[in-house]
Amino acid sequence: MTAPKCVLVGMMGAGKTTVGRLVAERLGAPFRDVDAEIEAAAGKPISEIFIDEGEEHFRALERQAVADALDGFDGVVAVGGGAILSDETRKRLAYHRVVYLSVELADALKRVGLGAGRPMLAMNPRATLKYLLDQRRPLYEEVATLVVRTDGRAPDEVAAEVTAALSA
Ligand SMILES: Nc1ncnc2c1ncn2[C@@H]1O[C@H](COP(=O)(O)OP(=O)(O)O)[C@@H](O)[C@H]1O
Ligand SMILES: O=C(O)C1=C[C@@H](OP(=O)(O)O)[C@@H](O)[C@H](O)C1
Ligand SMILES: [Mg+2]
Repeated sequence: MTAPKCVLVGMMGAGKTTVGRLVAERLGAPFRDVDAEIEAAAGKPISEIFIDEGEEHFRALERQAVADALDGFDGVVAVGGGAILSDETRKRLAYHRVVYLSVELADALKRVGLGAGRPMLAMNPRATLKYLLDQRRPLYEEVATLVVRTDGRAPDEVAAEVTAALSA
């Protein structure tokens, strides 16, 4: 059965989109970013989906988009930071190789700045990111088959570690 080489999970700013693309390049495999697919299907950015239809609607689109991305695809998949909030998605991920890119508050904040394009951080990015990190950390750990720390490390270095672990 065809399955993704790996699925990247972790907080906003962990580098899932950036590192996922690099891992795919290193493996010579295709890459899918679930957020990009949701935006392409909706014909608008995620921030507009939040404004027009709300977070709950976005989460429903995300559940379906993750299921679609995992089905019959043999490349690298990056999901959005909140995808693991869904019980259904966590159950689905239990059948896959899941890499948790961990990041602590300081580096995540440096990377996302004021949260442009990330509606979850539209107000008070520092407090929100801290709250979400505390809330989600156990869920990332629950679905992970591998944890790779990203604090103070360049994307290429993180991608090299992920690729080496996948090939081991
Ligand atoms: N390891 C890293 N070190 C420094 N900056 C990074 C790192 N990984 C990603 N970035 C930068 O942080 C921002 C968010 O990265 P992104 O890949 O979109 O994260 P995610 O998809 O996990 O939210 C981007 O500007 C990216 O270039
Ligand atoms: O953590 C979240 O709830 C979200 C993370 C975003 O993806 P990234 O983690 O790739 O930034 C995106 O799916 C949306 O803005 C919501
Ligand atoms: Mg991303």
